[in-house]
Amino acid sequence: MKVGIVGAGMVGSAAAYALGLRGVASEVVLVDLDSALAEAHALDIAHALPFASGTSIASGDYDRLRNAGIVIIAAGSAQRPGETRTDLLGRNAAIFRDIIGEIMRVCPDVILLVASNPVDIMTQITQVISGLPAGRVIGSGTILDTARFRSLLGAHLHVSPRSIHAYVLGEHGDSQVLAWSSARAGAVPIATFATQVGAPITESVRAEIDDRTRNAAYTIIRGKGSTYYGIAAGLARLIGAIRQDEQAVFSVSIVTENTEGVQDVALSIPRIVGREGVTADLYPELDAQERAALHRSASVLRGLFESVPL
Ligand SMILES: NC(=O)C1=CN([C@@H]2O[C@H](COP(=O)(O)OP(=O)(O)OC[C@H]3O[C@@H](n4cnc5c(N)ncnc54)[C@H](O)[C@@H]3O)[C@@H](O)[C@H]2O)C=CC1
Ligand SMILES: CC(=O)C(=O)O
Repeated sequence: MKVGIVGAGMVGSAAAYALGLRGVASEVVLVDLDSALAEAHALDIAHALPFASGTSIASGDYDRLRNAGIVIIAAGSAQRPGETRTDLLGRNAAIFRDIIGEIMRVCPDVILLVASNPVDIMTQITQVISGLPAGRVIGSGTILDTARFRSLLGAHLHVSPRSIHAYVLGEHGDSQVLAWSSARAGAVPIATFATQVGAPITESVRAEIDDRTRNAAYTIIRGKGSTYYGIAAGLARLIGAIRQDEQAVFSVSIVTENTEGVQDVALSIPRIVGREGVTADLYPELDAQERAALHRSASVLRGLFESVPL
């Protein structure tokens, strides 16, 4: 499958590299306003591919995206230290109309994977402008936050994060909701598992894991300017699931009819992903506090979406 990437900065180029290492695309095409940057990344990554897979990589204009099955959108501004994701909304919304128009011109049946922040609002904007069904416009949403949550739980419990089934819901941003009450390690509720392995989840452990999940991006941006390896690996994993029609579960963001009483808002809950994009939504069991927090998160996102002139 041919995969296009619009925006060949840190996220776009790292995603191309991850796709090449995993070998989940037959061809990757990078498109960027800065064509010299896209060309340089394509050349550099091309030199890694003989060590990894049969994927080929190129750069070019939008016409080079023709027949792509999936296009990642990672174009636009990233947070500077001290900025929130929602501070990017005005800047990134302004460039999306042109980008989406160009993509739809050459690949009208594509699946779009949106990574640019604030990713939930950018996903909803993309769905409206493209006119594609909601299940084919997928925001990376909280896949990264879910990975961070699992990684921290795994470290505390001394168990592989891959054996942890725990999700972050709602906004990929400050109002996200860590779904503690439905978290499991293996088939065992997380609190029971923690007691069994002698690593109880006390209030302070829980507060620390929440804080380090919610604020991970700020910590990384303070240290090195931007985050990209985590989301790149997540995007490559999602594309693998689409390509193989895995029907695998990811906490991705699509426009959702009703979330805790809030209508038509893009946010993350666990969803089934395969060849046609998102085909089903799953609703984890939540306690009253988590449901209220998800309602708040959905309301924040709905309010932000309504502030964008479309
Ligand atoms: N969803 C997630 O979990 C994550 C999302 N991000 C977001 O991804 C986005 C990209 O971040 P970085 O790659 O670090 O930024 P970057 O600044 O390195 O790259 C952005 C690229 O977009 C290009 N661009 C800007 N306007 C364009 C247009 N109209 N058409 C084509 N290309 C255009 C720029 O030339 C630049 O190369 C940001 O919005 C960032 O916040 C970053 C990390 C994780
Ligand atoms: C930048 C960003 O959205 C993240 O690393 O979560």
